[in-house]
Amino acid sequence: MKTRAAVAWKAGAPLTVETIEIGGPKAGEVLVEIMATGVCHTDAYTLSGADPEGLFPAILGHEGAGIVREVGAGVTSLKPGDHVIPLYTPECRQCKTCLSQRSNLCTAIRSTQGKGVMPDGTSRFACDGGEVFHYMGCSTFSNFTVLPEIALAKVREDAPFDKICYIGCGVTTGIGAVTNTAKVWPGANVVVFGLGGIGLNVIQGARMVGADKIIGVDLNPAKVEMAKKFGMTHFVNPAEVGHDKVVEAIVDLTGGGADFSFECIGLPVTMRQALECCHRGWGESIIIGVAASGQEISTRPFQLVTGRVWKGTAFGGARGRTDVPKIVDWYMEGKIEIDSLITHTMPLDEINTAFDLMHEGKSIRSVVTF
Ligand SMILES: NC(=O)c1ccc[n+]([C@@H]2O[C@H](COP(=O)([O-])OP(=O)(O)OC[C@H]3O[C@@H](n4cnc5c(N)ncnc54)[C@H](O)[C@@H]3O)[C@@H](O)[C@H]2O)c1
Ligand SMILES: [Zn+2]
Ligand SMILES: [Zn+2]
Repeated sequence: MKTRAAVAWKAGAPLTVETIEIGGPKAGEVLVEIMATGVCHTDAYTLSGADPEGLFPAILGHEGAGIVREVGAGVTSLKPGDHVIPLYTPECRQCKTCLSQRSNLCTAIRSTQGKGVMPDGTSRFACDGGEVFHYMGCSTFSNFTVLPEIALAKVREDAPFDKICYIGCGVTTGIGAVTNTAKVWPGANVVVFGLGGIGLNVIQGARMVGADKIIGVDLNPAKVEMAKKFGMTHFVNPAEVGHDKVVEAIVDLTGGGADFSFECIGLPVTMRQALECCHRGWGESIIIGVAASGQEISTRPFQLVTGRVWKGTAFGGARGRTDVPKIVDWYMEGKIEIDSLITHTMPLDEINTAFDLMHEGKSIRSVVTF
């Protein structure tokens, strides 16, 4: 069948909306009609050409929500009409990692996903007779897409697609880092470096679990108002206190150091500050930000010897099929907020505007609706 999709033909060029050819779902696969998709930094990173694993031409997008339209042979957990969120981190419940219950980094389809193809080694997309790659196993910038059954979370049907698509990456990454990776306890002091879309979700996750002080760190004072609305109690601007005094300022504010810190920027220098502002003996720092390819982090080993812990998290440590439906429930029950984070909504034809707004720092999240 044919569908409309925004195609990334080459690095650095705008996407173009094309009518493409999409193959039906093979065994274990599901055809999904995407109703809405967010545009995330990772899409922009790959499109820029800086991602060493980026493949072209490809259909980008990994933050979607939609409806199952057809299932392939052997699919048992989903049926046409089910509402779903695609998962770039699948959950097979059978691989060593899934069975360990210690990590969400399911390995079932990792190698083919990284090569831009389905688990059988082929793509379902073609345009002008040539093969087009899948992206992060999702390709939500297409009105119809094909995913493995294990890469779809079934969610409740009363949840609005143009809001819950954000749970497919940003919301879960931020909130999951708090609830799954750090397991922040009530009364903890939390520091959040970077008050963008990810940092704001860390903040509301920290508020949800009952954190005491929630300290935000950002160079842009325009971020303060929104961060306070989401639960930030204190703000540190490195440009005001001095970049070499950030750690000291936080140690003072927390009476000795943070119980938890979250780096949501992607810079080695702030990753180091985030570790070193943690409380001696137990403070844990969680890296969420993705640093540019080839960069390295450093600190004095004494920081770890004296009990600080350095960790990282992908997709908020969430096991997608199990945890994503719960986060949709939290949204529908009013425990977390999404609506005000979606600052722009546009049709597929205007998808390049979403990238412009992101680069200009004018959006928190843009959502494309089909
Ligand atoms: N680990 C994961 O699973 C995962 C998933 C999604 C995104 N990410 C990463 O999370 C990071 C944040 O994403 P986002 O969408 O929130 O980005 P964003 O650009 O919206 O926010 C970044 C914020 O950091 C601030 N900032 C920049 N440099 C700073 C500095 N030196 N000191 C203090 N503040 C500074 C900016 O003003 C901005 O408010 C990115 O690196 C992204 O790639 C990780
Ligand atoms: Zn993302
Ligand atoms: Zn698995």
